[in-house]
Amino acid sequence: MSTLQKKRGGNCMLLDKVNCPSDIKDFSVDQLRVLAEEIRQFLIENLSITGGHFGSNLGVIELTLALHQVYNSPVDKIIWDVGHQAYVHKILTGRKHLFPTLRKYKGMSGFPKRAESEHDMFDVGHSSTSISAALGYAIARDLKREQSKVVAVIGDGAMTGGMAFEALNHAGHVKSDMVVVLNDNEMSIATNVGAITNYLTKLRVDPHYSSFKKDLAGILQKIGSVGNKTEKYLKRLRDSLKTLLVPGMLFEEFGFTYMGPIDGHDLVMLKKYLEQAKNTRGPVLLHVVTQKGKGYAVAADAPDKMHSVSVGFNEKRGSAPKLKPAALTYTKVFGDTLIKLAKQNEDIVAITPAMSIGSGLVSYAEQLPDRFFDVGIAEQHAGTFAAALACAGKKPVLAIYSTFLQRAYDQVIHDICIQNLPVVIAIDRAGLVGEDGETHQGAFDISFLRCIPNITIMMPKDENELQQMLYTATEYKDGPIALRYPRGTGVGVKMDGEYKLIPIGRSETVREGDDVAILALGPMVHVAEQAAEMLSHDGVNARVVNMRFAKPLDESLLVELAERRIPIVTVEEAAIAGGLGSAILEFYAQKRIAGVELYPMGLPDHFIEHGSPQQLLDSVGLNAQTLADDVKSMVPLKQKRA
Ligand SMILES: Cc1ncc(C[n+]2csc(CCOP(=O)(O)OP(=O)(O)O)c2C)c(N)n1
Ligand SMILES: CC(=O)[C@@H](O)[C@H](O)COP(=O)(O)O
Ligand SMILES: [Mg+2]
Repeated sequence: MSTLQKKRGGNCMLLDKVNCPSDIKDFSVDQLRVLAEEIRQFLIENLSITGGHFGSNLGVIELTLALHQVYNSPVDKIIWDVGHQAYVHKILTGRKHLFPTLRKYKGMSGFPKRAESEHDMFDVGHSSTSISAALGYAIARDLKREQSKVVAVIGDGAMTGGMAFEALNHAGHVKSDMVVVLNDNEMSIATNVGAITNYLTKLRVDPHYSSFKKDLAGILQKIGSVGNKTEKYLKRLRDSLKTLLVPGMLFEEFGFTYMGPIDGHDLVMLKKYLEQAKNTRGPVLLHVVTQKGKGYAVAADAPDKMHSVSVGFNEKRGSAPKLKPAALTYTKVFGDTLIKLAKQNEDIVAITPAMSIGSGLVSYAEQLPDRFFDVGIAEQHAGTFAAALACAGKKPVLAIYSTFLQRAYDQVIHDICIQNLPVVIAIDRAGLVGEDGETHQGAFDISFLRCIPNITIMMPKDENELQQMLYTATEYKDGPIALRYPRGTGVGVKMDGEYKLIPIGRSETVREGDDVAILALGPMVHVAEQAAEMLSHDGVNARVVNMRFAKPLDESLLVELAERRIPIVTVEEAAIAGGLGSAILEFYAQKRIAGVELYPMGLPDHFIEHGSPQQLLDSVGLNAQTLADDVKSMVPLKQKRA
């Protein structure tokens, strides 16, 4: 029995009766309010067991209920931006029984997935796609002469992304019927930043805007209804008055009808305005104000910390129990090292596209605010901004998750690499991130960066090597340098007290052996060492090499291995296509070095779902046992040759 049921003396809950959107169609507002509280309790209880995105979901309960009452999903299309706030939508669309499996291996995704439900209209995980997706649906509907409605729900954080404005620009031009619900909770993951945010704040809090709006509505109406020869002039006057005084004018100028701001927890208002928006011709932007973490004091007071919660967070404690971590996280080592380096080198500037917390830059921002830039969810801008800082003699460190760097690909090529600028790209969450699943795995960065001229790519085997590589990167002046490191904790090694330069393109042999060479990148070095130990019990002497660099390669090592005919296994937590293994194969092919036995191990050619990182690594065979088995299967080949 749930806590809420217990509170109600075991009475049946409304939520028990809700299995699809039609189940709430006839609910009164009072019933919806009760249901909202039941859903709140459901989320708190379930997420304390599974973890997941928390504050945003608590904030959209009323909005989601109203959307599903007003719209007729799946005929009408409800499209979520980022999708981390779609849990309530999942509850209402037949998936509440799947919550114990949320973000678990083979369980329910934390994001909308078309394969999961007919109510999920667009797969998502990255920000600022919803308006483009909604417009695509709207135009397709028009072309097919269908009658459905389309609504995008986008947060104020996601609204800082350039793609959202590209889509507004297009939607306002083509004027297809669609509604954009702007869910403004004044938060991205951290506090939202930028001029758009300031503008939304003005719309929310400036009393002039609201009172002018009321007075003006009548005047503009009258002007609009005047006929004949003065009409043209008065219309112009009306438009300039509107420009000065009408709230949401920015969106109006984009060709949208602006409505709001309204209280996004008031079900009466929500239903009224959603109905109105739904029945208005052309694109409408409905500005809804919500509170992230609504109804759960700890999350409402610290929305940044409770954006997502870990397994074991608890209603009474409010957060997960603090277990003493086995080791420092790579992110923490990055952030702490960057502070030390920036204090020694005043050219260093840190940039984050809206991920200050996740990238470990909170303390840096507090200590060096003038040399810290949160640019909003704007990876493309972040890339070009970094390039220009480097042009002007600064040492930009662009801290970015592997998956979000995908957004800035052209900027990396066109603005950073062609100009060979000494930008440090600090790629966090490289490799499998786990529970966020396929949209967030850091699988592709080596493949998509390695083909770009001028760039250097390295990955440390542990947290100590990370600090040395970051030092090396900030000292490096010959061009762009990417430093990739994984999510989570390091291996718990002792940290050196002083910085040492890592020679560019040079590997490190961590275990000698001549039967086979395991060339590993990043923390896979430790997996390789474990495999080598297993192999030693079978009489196989495996050499283990910490490659350190995916580009440039340690060519002298590769030539030596080829000359001595030592079979090679490469192992990396990155897409096998285009990764380190591919690079080494290309090297041998280009140098016309034949006869090298090489078996590459990495992430296979499919998108990798959600689950714990270890489950996922096991599922793709990136563990010591599989590595040892694969290596063993190569040794007889060597013996045959001899
Ligand atoms: C392209 C991209 N960059 C960064 C992120 C990481 N991210 C996920 S949610 C989020 C904040 C979104 O804020 P908002 O849209 O206001 O939603 P809220 O969490 O406030 O409900 C960020 C930065 C992302 N998902 N996609
Ligand atoms: C939805 C989203 O993109 C972020 O909230 C992401 O889940 C954060 O991931 P980390 O927990 O790895 O910082
Ligand atoms: Mg927000």
